Amino acid sequence: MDVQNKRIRLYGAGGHSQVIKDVADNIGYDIVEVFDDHPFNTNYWESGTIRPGLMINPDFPHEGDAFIIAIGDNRTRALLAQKLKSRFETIVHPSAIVSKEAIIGTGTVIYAGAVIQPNTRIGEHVIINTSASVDHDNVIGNFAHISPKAALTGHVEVGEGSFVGAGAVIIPKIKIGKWCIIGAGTVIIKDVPDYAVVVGNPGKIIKYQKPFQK
Ligand SMILES: CC(=O)SCCNC(=O)CCNC(=O)[C@H](O)C(C)(C)COP(=O)(O)OP(=O)(O)OC[C@H]1O[C@@H](n2cnc3c(N)ncnc32)[C@H](O)[C@@H]1OP(=O)(O)O
Repeated sequence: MDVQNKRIRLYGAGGHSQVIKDVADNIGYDIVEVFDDHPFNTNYWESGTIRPGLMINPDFPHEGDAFIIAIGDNRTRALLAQKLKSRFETIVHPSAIVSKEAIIGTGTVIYAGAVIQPNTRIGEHVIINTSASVDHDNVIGNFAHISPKAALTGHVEVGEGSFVGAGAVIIPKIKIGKWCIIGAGTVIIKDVPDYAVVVGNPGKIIKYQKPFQK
């Protein structure tokens, strides 16, 4: 009997979609369709293969194979997750190490070399990027993005939609609020309020983001 690859669709045809394609190729998934709201403006897929997204297509096919929202921007991913009346898939690169005691939400992607330790809960439509380390007892909110080589130690919480930059370090038991930005290489040693943008070692707030409008 032929074993069929699992079929998924991507929403988003930019650079982030290439990394998702790579994970999909590695775990035997076929990307059967790629949608984008700027279908003619892509460097990453053959011209003519991108289908129009739901913002520009009233007949957008919500039903069908499960989607992954392949868009790096957390706010855009969150808005699309509200609008897409579709099923979502979760994908994990085979080189990632994910504890059996961790919970991973739907729509989330875990890239090469990432490590997720026990009793950690990762929300929906989260990006755990290349070689990020998310240690035990973490809680990562929906639509967050943990960038390459970020190190989240034990009992860290990251709120909905927050972005943790490349190589940032978060010491144990820290709570990062929602829709925050933690700069690349930042070292967080105290709790971060909602919407704060924090950089440096030790991390200092330099400004605040606008609240997220649903
Ligand atoms: C595979 C992938 O690509 S995944 C994506 C990974 N991407 C990242 O990790 C990017 C992380 N982004 C950053 O670190 C950005 O610098 C941000 C978001 C924190 C700030 O960006 P902006 O809002 O444009 O701030 P801006 O560049 O104007 O800097 C403001 C001030 O903060 C300082 N600053 C900015 N980023 C950092 C940082 N990471 N560490 C220390 N200081 C910083 C700047 O030097 C500047 O200081 P000054 O006012 O004294 O001159």
